[in-house]
Amino acid sequence: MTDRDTIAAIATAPGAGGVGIVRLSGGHARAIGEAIARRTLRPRHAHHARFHDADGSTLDDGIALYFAGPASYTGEDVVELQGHGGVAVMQALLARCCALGARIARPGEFSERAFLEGRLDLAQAEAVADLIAAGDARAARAARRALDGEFSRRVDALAADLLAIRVHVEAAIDFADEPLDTLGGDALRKRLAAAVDALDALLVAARRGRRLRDGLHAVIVGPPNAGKSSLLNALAGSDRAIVTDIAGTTRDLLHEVVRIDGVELSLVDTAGLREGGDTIEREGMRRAHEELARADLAIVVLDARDPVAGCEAVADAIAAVPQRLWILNKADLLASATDPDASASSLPAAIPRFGDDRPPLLLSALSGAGLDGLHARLKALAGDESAEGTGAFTARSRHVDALERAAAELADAGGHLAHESLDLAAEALRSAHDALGEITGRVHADDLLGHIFSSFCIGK
Ligand SMILES: Nc1nc2c(ncn2[C@@H]2O[C@H](COP(=O)(O)OP(=O)(O)OP(=O)(O)O)[C@@H](O)[C@H]2O)c(=O)[nH]1
Ligand SMILES: [K+]
Ligand SMILES: [Mg+2]
Repeated sequence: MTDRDTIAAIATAPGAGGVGIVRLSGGHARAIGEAIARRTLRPRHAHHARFHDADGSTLDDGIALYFAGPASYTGEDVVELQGHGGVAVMQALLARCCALGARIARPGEFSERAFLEGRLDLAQAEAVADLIAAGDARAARAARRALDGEFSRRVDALAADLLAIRVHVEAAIDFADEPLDTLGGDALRKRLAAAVDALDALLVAARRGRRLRDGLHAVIVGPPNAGKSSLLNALAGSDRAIVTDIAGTTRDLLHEVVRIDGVELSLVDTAGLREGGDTIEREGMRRAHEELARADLAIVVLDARDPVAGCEAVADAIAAVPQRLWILNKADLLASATDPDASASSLPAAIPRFGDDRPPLLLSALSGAGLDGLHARLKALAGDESAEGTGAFTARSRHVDALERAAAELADAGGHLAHESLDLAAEALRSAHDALGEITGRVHADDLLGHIFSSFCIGK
């Protein structure tokens, strides 16, 4: 154990609750807990006790728990004082801990210590925060898997492969006079190819994990007045966005998180795309383009009475988005009595679709007709990649970035190896290896740690 100071925090959510917990970690945790409970605390025993103030008066009564390090969440001595979950009671208990020598913990400091003491790796510590923040049951299950080390194990396995490859390359450098083929060059290239495949698969899984953590990010786009804001309101079930018959009503981005049958989805309404517009509207369109660059899905809203014209306005903007969902809105205004719930596949196929886009959905944001079909489509899009039993885990942009860097370095290493430039190959392999180490924190910069843990909640 190190000589770090002892930290304390209210570990339960702020506000009134049946039970509230003050948690302590560090070398003095036990002494502080025993001074407050006025009794000896045995490890892993629930002690019913009065919690005392300095003058001997009772602050509260409840359960005191002591976990001796290193077998604790942080790896240090940990004490939990479980009292009544009132704001004043908890604050008084925390103040007493501080008077006895503890310091108030920074957000995430308990998890940071767990990482520094080797109880969790960095990806697992992040999974703790993701589990707490999970907005739906699937995200929570995926965070749980990351916390159990599912992601870290795959990263570590890949890092071990890279290490073996590096050792082979470094050894070959020592025999630089010999051609690589006499030094097991063929086996080396095969090994590298296998590592590239494993990394690609991990990258796909991590991108899926990021979607699980952050929810599917869908951006509503289309020409002005197509009914984008009306659709956002229909999906949100409230009048979030201003709707008028004036083209160019929406200028700023409008973010809304919606939940469809327990599946979370982040939606953004955007300014209608068209040529021209005033300064404000053009800024709105610029923001729409920027948002599309981060989108998993573009929900393209067109006026069912004239879809082709609207399509031209948006085609370029949506081409690079991974997935598109086409909507023909204002079905209620179509001359023929088309049944909105029927598939729109019978409509003129003038809509330029990309790749394997499904046929457009015909609906009315105003009347709500056809919305059920949209719900089902959205739920499938948000949910299919995270099907149960696939071992899906949560991941963050930080992880995806590191894996992308590792993949680029491995590709370079392959090129250098093909040219028998062993020094350059060794350098690229080392960079790839380091990038993987950043994910689990085996390689890290201190400011990275501060950045990661400061986004946690206090008491975790
Ligand atoms: N009849 C009918 N009118 C609709 C429907 N959806 C939207 N509208 C109307 O179309 C007009 C434009 O709707 P908005 O939701 O503001 O359209 P928008 O695409 O957000 O427009 P901008 O923000 O200006 O780009 C409003 O008058 C809406 O009431 C629909 O399904 N049927
Ligand atoms: K409008
Ligand atoms: Mg709008």
